[in-house]
Amino acid sequence: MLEHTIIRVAVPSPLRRQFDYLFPHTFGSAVPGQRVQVAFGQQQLIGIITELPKSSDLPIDKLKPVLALIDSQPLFDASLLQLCLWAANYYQHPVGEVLHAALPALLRAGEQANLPTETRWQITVQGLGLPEGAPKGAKKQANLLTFLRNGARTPSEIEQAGFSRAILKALSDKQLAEAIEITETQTFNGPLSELALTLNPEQSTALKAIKPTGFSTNLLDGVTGSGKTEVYLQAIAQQLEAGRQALVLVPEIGLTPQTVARFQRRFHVPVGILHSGVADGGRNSAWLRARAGLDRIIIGTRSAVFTPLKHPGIIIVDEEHDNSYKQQEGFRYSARDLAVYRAHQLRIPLLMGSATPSLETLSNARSGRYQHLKLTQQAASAHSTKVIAIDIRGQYLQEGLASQSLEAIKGAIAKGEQALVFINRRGFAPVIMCHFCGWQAKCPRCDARMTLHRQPYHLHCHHCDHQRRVPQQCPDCKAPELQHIGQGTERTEEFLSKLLPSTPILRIDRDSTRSHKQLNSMLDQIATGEPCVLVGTQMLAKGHHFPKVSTVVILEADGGLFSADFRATEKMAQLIVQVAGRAGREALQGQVFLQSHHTDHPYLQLLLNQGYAALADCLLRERQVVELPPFSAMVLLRAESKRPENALAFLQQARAKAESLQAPSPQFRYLGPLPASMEKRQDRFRFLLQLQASSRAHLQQFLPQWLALIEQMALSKRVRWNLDVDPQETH
Ligand SMILES: Nc1ncnc2c1ncn2[C@@H]1O[C@H](COP(=O)(O)OP(=O)(O)OP(=O)(O)O)[C@@H](O)[C@H]1O
Ligand SMILES: [Zn+2]
Repeated sequence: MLEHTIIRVAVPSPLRRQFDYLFPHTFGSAVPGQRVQVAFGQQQLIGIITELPKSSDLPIDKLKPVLALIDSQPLFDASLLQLCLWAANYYQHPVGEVLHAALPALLRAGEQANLPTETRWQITVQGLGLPEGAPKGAKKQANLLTFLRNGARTPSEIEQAGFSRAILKALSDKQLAEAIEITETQTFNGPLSELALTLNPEQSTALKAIKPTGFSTNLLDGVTGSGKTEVYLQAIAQQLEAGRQALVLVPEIGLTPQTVARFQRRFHVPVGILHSGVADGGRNSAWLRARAGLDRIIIGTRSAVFTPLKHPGIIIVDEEHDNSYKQQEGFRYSARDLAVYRAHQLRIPLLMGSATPSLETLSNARSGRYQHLKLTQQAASAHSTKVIAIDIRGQYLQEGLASQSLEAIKGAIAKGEQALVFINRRGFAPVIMCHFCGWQAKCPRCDARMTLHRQPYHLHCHHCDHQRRVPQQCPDCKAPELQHIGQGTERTEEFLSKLLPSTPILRIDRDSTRSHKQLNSMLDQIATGEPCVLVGTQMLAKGHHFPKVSTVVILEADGGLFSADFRATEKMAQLIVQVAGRAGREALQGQVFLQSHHTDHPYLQLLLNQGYAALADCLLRERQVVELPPFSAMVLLRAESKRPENALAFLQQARAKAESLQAPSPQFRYLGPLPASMEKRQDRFRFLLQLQASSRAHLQQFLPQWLALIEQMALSKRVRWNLDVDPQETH
C-alpha cells in the first residue's frame, strides 16, 4: 500500500511552474483546492493543491512531504480553481500568484477558513424541561427563561429586553441557559425603505431580454441617467427570489457607502462588500460568507471577480469601460474579461452596463456575440442636457476659466443649484518656472516636471511620488520670483473660494480624499442639496448621482486628441460624456460647458453633434483599417533598467527569439523596441516591444513558448520586465 499521494502545488513565487510534493495519508485525503504548507527553498509557503498527478517528473524519493494540511475541505471550489488556472494561462502569470491574488489577505497567510461567529444564549435541555414560571421565587430569572424559549438571543438583545448580566449568569450557573457560537446572521425588520420603480418601456424591454438562467452576455448601453441601476436592481431581484446570489462589480471609486446604501434600501438580504477600503477581517468574512451562500449580494471592485459563490445567479459589471477593471501591475488581468469567462463557466447571465461602452465591448455587441440593450432616454429628467463648446483660443481666461463658464457657475449658485468644475490634474500648478532664465522644477528621477502643491506646500512628482521643498528663489540664476503656470484642482478651488466667498467649494481629488471618510463626508454634503461648487478630477466623473448639479464646466479634457496611445481618443470621449452626464439628472435643466482650444477638431465635433455612439463607430472603423484591437490581439513586453542599454538589449533579444518562433507577417506584427513615452521613471529607463496578431488563439499558443525562451536569456535576470496581455496603456 502506498503511504503517500503525489500532489501538484501552486506556490506564490514568480516561477512560472508548479511543484510536486508528497501528501502523507495520515493527513487524510488530498483534494484540489485545499491549502497546504510546504517547504520551498529556505522558506515555508502556503500553497494550493491544483491536481493529483499519477506520476511526477522527479523520482519519488526526491519529493518532499507537505508540512501541514490547512483545509479539511477545499477552499477553492472546482470552478474557482478552474477560473484561476485559465487566467494564469491567458495572462501568462504564475499560477501560484494568481491563486493568491484570488484570496483575501488572511486566507493567503494561512488563517483557518472559518466563518465568523457570534455568541448567542439559548435555553438548555434541562431548562426546557422546567414548567413555565420556574425557577420558583426568582421572577426575573423565570422571565428570562421564557424570553429564551422563543429562540437563542445575542447578549445585546438580552440586555435590551431589560435583563442584567447577573440574571443571565444565575441561569447559566443553574445550567438552565448556555452560550453557543453560531454563524453571524442578519435579521431584517420592518418594511423596505425603497420599493422597485415602475420601469419605463425601454427599461422593461431590456429587463425582459435578459434571460435569468443560462449563459448570456448582455450589454446595457444606456445614456447617463437612463436608469441602468434600476435594471440591475430588478435583474438582481429575480435572482434573489430564485434563491440565487448576485455578484456586482463596480469601478474602484464607484464603491461608496451611497452605492451600497442603494442596494440595502431595496433588499432585505445580507450584502457583502469587497474592496481595498474594507479591513482584512471584513474582506475575509465577506469572501467566506459568499462562499457559504450567506451573503446574497456581493458588491466589490476588480478582485471581487474571484469571489466564490455557492448559488451563482448573475454577474453585473457596472461602467464596464472603466480602466480600474484592468490591473496595471503584477497579475495584469481584466476583471471585466474574466467576468465573461466566469459567467460562461457558471452558465449564468452577465450584464455589463455603460453609457460609454469600450470599443471592445461595442464591437462584440455589434457582431452579435453580446446582446445589445439600449436605453436612450434619461429616466428621471424631462430635459435633455445641452453641451456648449467654448472655443478658448485667444480668450482671456481667469485662472483657466472662460467668462461664459464663470457666469454659468455664478448663475447656478444664485439659483440655489450646484455646479461642478472638472479638471483632470491635482495640485496647484503643473509647472513652476523662472521668468528670468527659464529654469523649471523637474523630477530628478523621472522625465517629468514636478507639480506645485499648496496643501501642504511642496513639490510633488506624480509619477514616482518624489517630494521636495519649494525653492525660495531660482536655483540657477537666483532670481527671487518663480512663476506658477497652468491649472490644478487646488488653484481652481482657491480662485473660486475668493470669487464666491459664501459658497462652499468642495475639492474632490486623490489628495483631498486620502481616507474614505473624507470622501464620504463630502458626498454627504453634496447630498444635502445646498448650493456648492465641486472641483475635482475624474473621481467625480463616474456613476455619481448628484440631483442638484445643474451646471458642469470641463477644463482641458481634450489632451486625448493628441496622445501617442491609440486608445486616448476613446478614453477622452468617455470622460467627457461621463462628466457631462452629472448635469441635470433630475428636475433641473442641465448645461455643460466644454472649454477647448480645438473645438473644431473632427472627433470633438462628431462627439458633440452626434454623440458617443457615432464617434465610437468612426473610431472602430479606423481601428479595423489598421487592425488595432479589437480587430487584433495585442501584447506588450515591457522592460526597465537603471542601465538603458540593458533594457533595450533585452527587448532586442526577446524580439529575435520571437521571430525565431514566428516570422513577422501581416498576421503577426512586431513594433519596437521603442522607448516608453516617459522614458525615465523612478531612475529607470523604460522600453517596450509590441506584438499584434490577427488570431488570438495563435498568439495564445505562441506566448508560453516565447516566455520559455525569454526566461533562458541571461538579461532576463538583470532587467525588470513584464508581459501585458490586452494592455490598456500602450505608451
Ligand atoms: N423607471 C424609473 N422611473 C422613475 N425614475 C427612475 C426610473 N429608473 C431610474 N430612475 C431614476 O433616474 C435616476 C438616474 O438613474 P441611475 O442612476 O440608475 O442612472 P444610470 O443609468 O445608472 O446613470 P449613470 O450611467 O450616469 O451612472 C435616479 O434618480 C433613478 O432613481
Ligand atoms: Zn518622479
